[in-house]
Amino acid sequence: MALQQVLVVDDEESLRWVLAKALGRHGLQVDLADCAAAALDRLQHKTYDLALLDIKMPDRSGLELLDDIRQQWPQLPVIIMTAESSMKNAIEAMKRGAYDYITKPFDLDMLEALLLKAQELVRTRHEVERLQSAVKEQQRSERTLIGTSQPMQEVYKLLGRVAASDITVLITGESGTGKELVARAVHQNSNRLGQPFVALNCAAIPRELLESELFGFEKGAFTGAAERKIGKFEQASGGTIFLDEIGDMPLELQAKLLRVLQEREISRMGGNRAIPIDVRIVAATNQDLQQRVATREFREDLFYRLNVVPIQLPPLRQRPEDIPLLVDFFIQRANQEFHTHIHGCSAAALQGLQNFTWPGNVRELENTVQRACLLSQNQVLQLSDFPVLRDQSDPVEDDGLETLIANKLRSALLQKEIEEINDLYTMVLEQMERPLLRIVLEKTRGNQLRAAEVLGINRNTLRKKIRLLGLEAGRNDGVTTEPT
Ligand SMILES: Nc1ncnc2c1ncn2[C@@H]1O[C@H](COP(=O)(O)OP(=O)(O)OP(=O)(O)O)[C@@H](O)[C@H]1O
Repeated sequence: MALQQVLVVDDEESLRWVLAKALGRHGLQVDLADCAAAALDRLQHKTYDLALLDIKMPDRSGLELLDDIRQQWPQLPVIIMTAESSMKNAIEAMKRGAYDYITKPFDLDMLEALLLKAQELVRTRHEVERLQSAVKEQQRSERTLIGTSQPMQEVYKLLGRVAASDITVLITGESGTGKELVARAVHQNSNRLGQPFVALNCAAIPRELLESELFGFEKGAFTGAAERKIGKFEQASGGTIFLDEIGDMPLELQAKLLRVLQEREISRMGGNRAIPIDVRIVAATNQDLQQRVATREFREDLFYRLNVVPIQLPPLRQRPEDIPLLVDFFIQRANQEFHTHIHGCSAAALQGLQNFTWPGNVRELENTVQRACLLSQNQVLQLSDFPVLRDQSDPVEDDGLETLIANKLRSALLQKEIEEINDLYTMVLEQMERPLLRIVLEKTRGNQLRAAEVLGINRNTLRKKIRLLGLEAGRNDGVTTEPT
């Protein structure tokens, strides 16, 4: 980014005119102020790359104004213009943090040389900022996506196809499935890498603050707006903005976001200027947005604008084959972060982890493994190091039957909305009873006497149940009943 916006502050009209002309010839945009108060007003409403200040002004001295600028806009380079006779002022200005000074009357060559220097400074500063954010981004990006299962490979393929373009992406998936990681991967594989990646969780910020977080505000936009604030969209300039939990965005703001997507410009709250933005939008949600559209909680037009390319992240329970890799990765990371010395995970523990349904998905697995690494007395993690698995299998002797049933039940129920479920207790018992009787009858080759013994129920009760559940012989379910 180059030097573009310059503020000239001088009470002498002829000098302002000369400077405006000279700077304008260098392609710079120049705003003029004739006193310190007017200068402060301009500074509050616009971002400048350079300010030229006269020292003698009617309301306050340029040195006082310089102090204010250093405090409020410490990044803004200031060049002081002072009469040749007053070197003392020039020294004082440099002490107070002016970038340079120029003595009046000055010729335009001198001014030009100074501008070139300032140009260089602004370029270097922008470069430093860009590199700093690239380094931070790189550090965060070490959080790579792990997983080689088929569903994850589909995700990678899609990611590869869309990353390079500026297409808007909507990432969906349950909480903890890695939506933010995927959003970062979209950014890192785009030509916006090295530019900012700015994330905002729409559900974590109170509704009344969300608008100002996104769009920023001008000083005085509302009570308490003591300073101008730059919003996330402007912070993400040139890069990517990640809007997490987009389904929680209030309807009024959805309308504003739609306008941003259409017009590619924003305006700060309390401001009347449209600011063009060059930002890629990646959104994510763990809600069913189409359902929210149906109930009019989410705008349909915004949904279609965001959903240009949907990426659906599979829950962890649908890709248990990724669990060994993830566990290994989280163990290595824990060893690095906490200086633990865990060598791996026992086969039984790994099996337990793969059987579990992980309602909190990869995040829950990550926390579970991390905790096990920190607390375990073993070098190889055992089933007992994972209380979440133990809790499920404790009541039944170690055959894991209850774990198995609980896991199946959990995954079946997690896929349903709670409103869809009625009479759960009876339903679950009935659904378990039929396969249970069928299996026992199969194993006893249809011998009801033996089956009743195995089940620990009365033979007549079993017979009644067989009838009620339609398990009689001839129903083509492999069950035969002995003649009575
Ligand atoms: N495939 C993966 N490989 C490695 N780590 C992962 C993977 N998926 C998720 N994680 C880790 O799990 C945690 C949660 O991931 P992330 O925040 O991206 O999930 P999310 O879907 O955005 O969650 P939420 O909806 O709750 O915001 C992070 O610490 C992340 O590093």
